[in-house]
Amino acid sequence: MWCSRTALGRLQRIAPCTVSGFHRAMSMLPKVFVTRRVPPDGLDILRKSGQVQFEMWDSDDPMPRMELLKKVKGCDGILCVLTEKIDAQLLEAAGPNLKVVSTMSVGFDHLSLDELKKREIRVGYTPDVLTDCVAELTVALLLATSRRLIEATHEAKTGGWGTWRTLWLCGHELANSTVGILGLGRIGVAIAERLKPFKVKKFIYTDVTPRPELANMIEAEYDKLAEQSDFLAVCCALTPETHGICNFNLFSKMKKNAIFINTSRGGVVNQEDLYEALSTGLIAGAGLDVTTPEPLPTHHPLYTLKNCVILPHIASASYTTRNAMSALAANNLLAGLRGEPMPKELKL
Ligand SMILES: O=C(O)C(=O)CO
Repeated sequence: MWCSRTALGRLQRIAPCTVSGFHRAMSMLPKVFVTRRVPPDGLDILRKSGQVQFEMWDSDDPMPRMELLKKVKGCDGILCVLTEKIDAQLLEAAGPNLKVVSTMSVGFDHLSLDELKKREIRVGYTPDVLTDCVAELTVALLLATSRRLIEATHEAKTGGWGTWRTLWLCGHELANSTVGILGLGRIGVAIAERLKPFKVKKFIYTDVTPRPELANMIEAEYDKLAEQSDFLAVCCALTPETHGICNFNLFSKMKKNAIFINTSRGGVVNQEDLYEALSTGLIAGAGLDVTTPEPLPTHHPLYTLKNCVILPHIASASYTTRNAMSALAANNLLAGLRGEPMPKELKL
């Protein structure tokens, strides 16, 4: 009943169109462009709404920027993912009809908020629905890094596994440790809740200001992270203020046994400084789900370090969560276009 493919083969044009009289009515509907193939739950919501006509870049890979700039022209709404830069150039290309940008992500560092605000374009994003999934992956990455799981499986597979040795592949345990959270929000709390049963002794955190309500949930103290943390998990958003804050200054104050974990954004870390800290033993290990750039080129020096575990930005990658994110992004978009409060709107 819908979906005609263009010559490019990657664009789906989607609008109900069985009855010819509908055609004209459909062309009156708000136009939406979806910048990437998104999970089915979100697509179903858009389709079934009957509220919009939409076209989608039907691929797992990003569309060429020039193509994107052409496609957004005249749109009322855009549903995007975190790799699309929504900046002045794109907003100019879209033109004055654009009312809503809905991103299928909790992070919004790819959006030029000033430019959106200036044009009174409303913004939806997808917090909460990914909290459990991201916290779960953060714990997995922390354990993989601290207990050296990637190194260990490599040794087992490649003949490095000799006799049982007393200090071979020893790592650092969570029991009796102090866990520091840099940027205490929903995700930081969810990570701490999951780590508590591992007998963590103390949770500490820093943020722009103390956040007693959240901190009370996990009995965390507002304290200096670098000096005290045995494990330091970065959970803050990437903003001009947090850009590069995990740098030599921080690493040089950390304990030699400390494990650094980042599942927020690569931009908060100065990667040259991290390399230095890891390769000279300033800290014991790092687990990164996010890097700059993404993908991190395969020749990057961080890959050469045994004490650095790098994942390809998969913290929210479960079927349930990605579908929930696409559904929330679709609902934000539709509510915004109706002029109603969005389920999750970013205050600009
Ligand atoms: O939603 C986000 O911002 C992500 O990074 C997805 O994991």
